[in-house]
Amino acid sequence: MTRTAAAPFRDSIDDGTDERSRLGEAQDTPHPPRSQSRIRPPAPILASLNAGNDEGGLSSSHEQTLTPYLLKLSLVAGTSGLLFGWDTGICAGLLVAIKGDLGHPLSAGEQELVVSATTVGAIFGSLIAGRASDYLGRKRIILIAACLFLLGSLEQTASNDVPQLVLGRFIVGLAVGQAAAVCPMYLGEIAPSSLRGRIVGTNSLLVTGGQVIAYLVNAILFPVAHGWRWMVLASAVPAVVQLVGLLSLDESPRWLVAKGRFIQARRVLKKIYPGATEDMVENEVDRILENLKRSRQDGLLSQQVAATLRESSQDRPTTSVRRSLDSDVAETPPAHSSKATTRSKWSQLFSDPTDRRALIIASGLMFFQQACGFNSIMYYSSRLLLMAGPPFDKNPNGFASLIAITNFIGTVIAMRFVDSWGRRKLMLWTTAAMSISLALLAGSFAMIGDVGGVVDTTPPSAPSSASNGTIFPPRVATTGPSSTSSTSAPSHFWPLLSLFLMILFTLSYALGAGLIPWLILSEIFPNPSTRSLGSSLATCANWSMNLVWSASYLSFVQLLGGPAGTFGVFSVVSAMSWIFSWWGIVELRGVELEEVGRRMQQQEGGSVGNGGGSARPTSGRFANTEEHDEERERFIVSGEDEEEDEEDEGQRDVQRPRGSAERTSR
Ligand SMILES: O[C@H]1[C@H](O)[C@@H](O)[C@H](O)[C@@H](O)[C@H]1O
Repeated sequence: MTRTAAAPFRDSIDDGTDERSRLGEAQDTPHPPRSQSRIRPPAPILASLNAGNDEGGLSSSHEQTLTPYLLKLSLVAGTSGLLFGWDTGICAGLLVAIKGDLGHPLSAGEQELVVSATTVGAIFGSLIAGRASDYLGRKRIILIAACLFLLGSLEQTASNDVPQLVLGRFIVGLAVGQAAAVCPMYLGEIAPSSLRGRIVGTNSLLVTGGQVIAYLVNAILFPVAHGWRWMVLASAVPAVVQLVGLLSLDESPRWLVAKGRFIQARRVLKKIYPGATEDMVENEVDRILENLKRSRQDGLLSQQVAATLRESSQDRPTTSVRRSLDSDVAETPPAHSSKATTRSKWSQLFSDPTDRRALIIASGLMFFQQACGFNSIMYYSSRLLLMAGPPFDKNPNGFASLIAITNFIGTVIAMRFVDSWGRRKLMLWTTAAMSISLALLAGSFAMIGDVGGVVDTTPPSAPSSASNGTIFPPRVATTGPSSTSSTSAPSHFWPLLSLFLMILFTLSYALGAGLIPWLILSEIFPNPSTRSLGSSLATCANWSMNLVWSASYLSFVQLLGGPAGTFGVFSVVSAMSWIFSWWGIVELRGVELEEVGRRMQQQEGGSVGNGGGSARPTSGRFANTEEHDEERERFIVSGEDEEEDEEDEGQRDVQRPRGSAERTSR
């Protein structure tokens, strides 16, 4: 019987064992030195392997540059990020531009409804996206999100009353939530590990770019009669562009492997790594499978992966492969498979220590990304500058757009450093800078004096009051130390310092907290089966916290008697975020997704050796190595490509991992 790379599925709960098993060596063979314990790639590749990352996969063993193909995938998928930024950024301008077009000027409550409809939609969208992307694939969810962006845009443009507008905003929110949960995950799954920061960062770059465009569109269209309809209609353009681009978007190879679509997976991997040999691509598929298989050994996940494979092969239940797979998943009752799968995932995510830790870190970072109050500054920057008074009273929107532009530029810089400095270092330095700049901002606003004691909820009427929601009266005189009399010309020093500090805060945020949580979300979940659910829940934490501030920021300002107090609170929250990041962030720069579990366990100081899920000692039906090998063979021979098995019938590689098969035989 041929032994097709059976060894990688051996239990490996101590350091290095899986490398040894990658060579197909017997478990009782003395452990070879680490440098010998892996497949020998060709010499040039070996050089880069030895020079760099020690994880041994295609990504780490292959010199990788950002090819036009990778750029295309990043841009097409990242257009969802652009739409996310555009649609959240447009809201501020929308509210002040609508005036009486929907029958009457919007009340404060209606404005809040319009703002929160998107956020509530995003919460639902992110929750749906996780599970749906496992079943339908990452690409289809991005496609559905693009359709929803388009639909939401048209619905808003055509709306004649508040409920219709709220419905349009809700539809857009569904799309934003789906895109936010799935795009970073998709980009993380296609990215070679050494480029992951930059590739996932493209999404954040386009989010912030979308916000800049939205601010510009707001400013340009504000004077135009019914310009708000053009504002929302304009976002249909990138949605249509993305729909066209999606025709050429390839699915995530990791998802394809999980579905048993090996032929397609190989094809995509070959495009991602154009210089890789056939064997290297085979080995990569092998590694992805190995990780899936390891998840499977953790018990509950086994049913999930098996159920996923069974579903993907139901269309063509013809071959011996199918029968083999069926017998493999007989333990999962068909009638309850879907529910059982969902339960399994939840249970896995919360009970497996590594998964649980990943969830806490990803959700915590997402929570703090919003809790630090950045979006309050982003959405209300015009208002805040108006409150600061001269020289901003003439054109607060112009100055406020500096915030969006700084956010964008900061993200560009962060993308440059995130793969070389690493996530942890960048996050810790920038979060400290956020906390300090916010504390100084609190002081600066306190010096400006009593500017925001009154929160006026009158609908805005002047172009200068563009923001989403309540307006504050502009400061015409100060009672702070910079002024001696309430009628004297107010000093420009403190307002200008406040703007400078707001920009400094924004830059610090964009260099770390704006980008890194999304990046960590894409890479930290070690088990492929729970990655999408974890991603969904963490994104939901982001939008939930976003909702809390967007619904209560103005009341909060009122409660604390002006913005100074709120910045003080944000400074403390940022300090807490620093502590959380220091505790939680595992440095995953250059680490392949298949090795994330092991890296997290290393960091915890626990037993090491499981690249995928937890490092539990294997027991029960998978304890026996021979059984592993057979399990793996069944898994491997199920590798039909549903869409292409006829066309590729002749060349189907039933003993899938060719390179591995050559290496080992029994
Ligand atoms: O990462 C993004 C980005 O920082 C945006 O500027 C912000 O508005 C979003 O809330 C955040 O998730």
